[in-house]
Amino acid sequence: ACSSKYVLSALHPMWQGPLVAPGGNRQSPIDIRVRKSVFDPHLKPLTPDYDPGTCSQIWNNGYSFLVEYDDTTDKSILKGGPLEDNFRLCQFHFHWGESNAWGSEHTVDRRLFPAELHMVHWNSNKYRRFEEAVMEENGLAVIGVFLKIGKRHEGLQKLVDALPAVRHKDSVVEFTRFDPACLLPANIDDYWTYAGSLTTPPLTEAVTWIIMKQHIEVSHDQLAVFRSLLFTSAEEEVQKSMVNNFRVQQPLRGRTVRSSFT
Ligand SMILES: CC#CCNS(=O)(=O)c1cc(S(N)(=O)=O)ccc1C(=O)O
Ligand SMILES: [Zn+2]
Repeated sequence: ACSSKYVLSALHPMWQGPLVAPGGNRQSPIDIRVRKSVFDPHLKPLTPDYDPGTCSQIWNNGYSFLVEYDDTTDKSILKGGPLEDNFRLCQFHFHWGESNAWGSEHTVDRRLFPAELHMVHWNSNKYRRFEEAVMEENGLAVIGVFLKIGKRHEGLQKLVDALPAVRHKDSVVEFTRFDPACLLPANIDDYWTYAGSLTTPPLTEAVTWIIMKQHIEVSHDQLAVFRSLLFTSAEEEVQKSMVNNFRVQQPLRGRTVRSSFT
């Protein structure tokens, strides 16, 4: 798994503040200005190929909950799109607000969504393990999918039902046979892509971001369960609801956002 070894203490909600990597000129998240994005006809369709058998656990790391995948083989991989290499799925997680009015990290022409899914992959052609890739320029590829409030997401419910077991920071529960492909929108051919960074410490500028144009829908009640999670561990006297775990938007610094569609 990719991040289970990190107790990123800097992940306290304070990191939403002015934390910018020193000299960072490709930081994430950003606002995607649709009319400023450049259609790139050479962008290929994205070809994710995930094996639900590699799903291993859910972990509350004190800032989100991570669904972690065994990334010791190339069983769950992402290829195509803007990617030249093979990228291995290591985890997915979400960012959300305390209200449905905000919660996403990226925005589209300043439009906020109630939540955003991130599927984190690392370059297994160039690096031997996640820890190496996370420090390298083309080390990671993260798929971003916006969530909107609407009909209940049947595939998500299995995950929602497991969340009470990881209510507190540092809690882990076994979680198997979850197919992350069920969280992708019907159309994955239309996306924006740009060079960015992790949105949590260490904020390394290692990420090729692939943001889906089409959102997925989840019910109000499903998202309410995300908000029942806690930033704090069981021992702490004051419990803090896990909400608003998104980073503030970062300057584009002259970067181009490419689109796979016109
Ligand atoms: C060293 C190191 C590291 C980062 N790990 S991560 O890439 O899984 C990750 C990525 C992101 S994001 N929002 O940049 O995709 C958020 C959170 C995490 C995490 O560990 O919890
Ligand atoms: Zn994220």
